[in-house]
Parts: sequence; C-alpha cells; structure tokens
Amino acid sequence: MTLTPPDTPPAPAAVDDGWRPLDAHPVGRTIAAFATRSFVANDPHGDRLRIRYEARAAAVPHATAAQPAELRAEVWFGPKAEGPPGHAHGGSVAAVLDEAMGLAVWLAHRAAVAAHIEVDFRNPVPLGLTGRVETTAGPADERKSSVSARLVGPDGTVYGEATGIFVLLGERHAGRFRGGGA
Ligand SMILES: CCCCCCCC(=O)SCCNC(=O)CCNC(=O)[C@H](O)C(C)(C)COP(=O)(O)OP(=O)(O)OC[C@H]1O[C@@H](n2cnc3c(N)ncnc32)[C@H](O)[C@@H]1OP(=O)(O)O
Repeated sequence: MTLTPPDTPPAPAAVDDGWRPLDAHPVGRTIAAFATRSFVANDPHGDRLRIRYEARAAAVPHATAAQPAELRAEVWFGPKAEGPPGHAHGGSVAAVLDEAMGLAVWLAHRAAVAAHIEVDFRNPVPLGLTGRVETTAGPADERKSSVSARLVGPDGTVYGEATGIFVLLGERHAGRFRGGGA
C-alpha cells in the first residue's frame, strides 16, 4: 500500500547511465588506490579540493563493465584553493584537469604520465563551486595517448578545457616512477 496522495506525480524512474565509483570497477580499484595518495585527491574531507571519480564502459573496443574506459569526476573547490580573491587558483584547476586526464588514459589504456598539457581558463572558478570534470581519452599508439578534459559547472558554464599527451609507461621507464618520498 502506498501513502502517496493520488495527485502526486510518480517520481521519475532512476536511469542507470552506467557510471559507478571508480573503485567499484576491478581495473579502477588500483587506479583509485593511487589517487587516494595524490596531490589532488589525497584530502577528501579537506578545505582545498575534494574530488570523486567515476567510470563506465565506453564505446571503445576493449571496454567492458569490468574494464571501463571512460572517466569523469565531481570536484569541489574549497577556500584553500584560492588564487584571485574569491576564486580558484589556476594551478588547482590545471592540477584537477591534469590528474583526470592521466586517470582517463590509465583507465582506457594503461599507466601513463603527462608529457605535455595545455589548459585554457575560460571562466574564473568561484570558491565553493562543485563542478564536473569530463574526459575523453584518445586512441593510443605503443608509446602515448592524446586526451582531453573540461571542467563544467552545474549550469553548463565551461570553466576550463585541457588537452594532453600522456606517455604510456613501459619497460624503458622501469623504476622511474616508484612510490616513496620522505
Ligand atoms: C594517481 C594519480 C596519477 C595522476 C598523474 C597525473 C599526471 C601527471 O601529472 S604525471 C606527473 C608529471 N609528469 C612527469 O613527471 C613526466 C616527466 N617526464 C618524463 O619522465 C619523460 O619526459 C616522459 C616519460 C614523459 C617521456 O619520456 P620517454 O619515455 O623517453 O618518451 P619519448 O620516447 O621521448 O617519447 C614517447 C612519445 O611521446 C612523445 N612525447 C614525449 N614528450 C612529449 C612532449 N613534451 N610533447 C609532445 N609529445 C611528447 C614523443 O614524441 C614520442 O612520440 P612517438 O612515439 O610518436 O615518437
């Protein structure tokens, strides 16, 4: 029996668009574990940046629900991300876009590091904004992948756009990007 008054329209059915938390995917779990230590994502309850990644299978040949290939993020710019008064530092915007592009390439192909990125700051990001980062990992050859990302506000405002070349890590990089640090 329902207690919903008869003139109340039914709630719209939830649409499953395939997005899941990054660590809900087998391949995403490893990547998410790295992200918990990163400059961008290591303080999920802090006052600087809070970011939550999601992934889903995309229309690329090797992508499956278990091995998704599309990444997006929800990000909040807190008071400690300040650059110009009341607004986010460009470095924080660039760092968010850089990390999202890196994770997108990692997810779509394999572990990679940024060799080259370009960022366009389209609109100042007000502190307190919760925005969406959308990424598109391009095709890869044996050594690198192109990728792009953008930061969009809830009203559709585009705050930043970035493109990058990410070099896929292989034998020749063995030992170069080990964890550690004092
Ligand atoms: C969990 C969170 C992780 C998220 C990470 C977020 C992303 C990051 O910020 S990573 C950190 C910042 N990046 C770095 O520290 C990398 C520092 N740079 C390096 O170590 C090296 O320069 C590295 C590994 C990028 C490339 O070196 P190497 O493997 O010798 O590459 P190399 O063989 O010269 O080039 C490979 C291909 O990439 C291309 N390439 C290399 N550098 C560039 C560049 N700057 N611009 C454009 N293309 C480039 C080359 O032209 C080559 O292409 P092709 O195969 O067609 O000839």
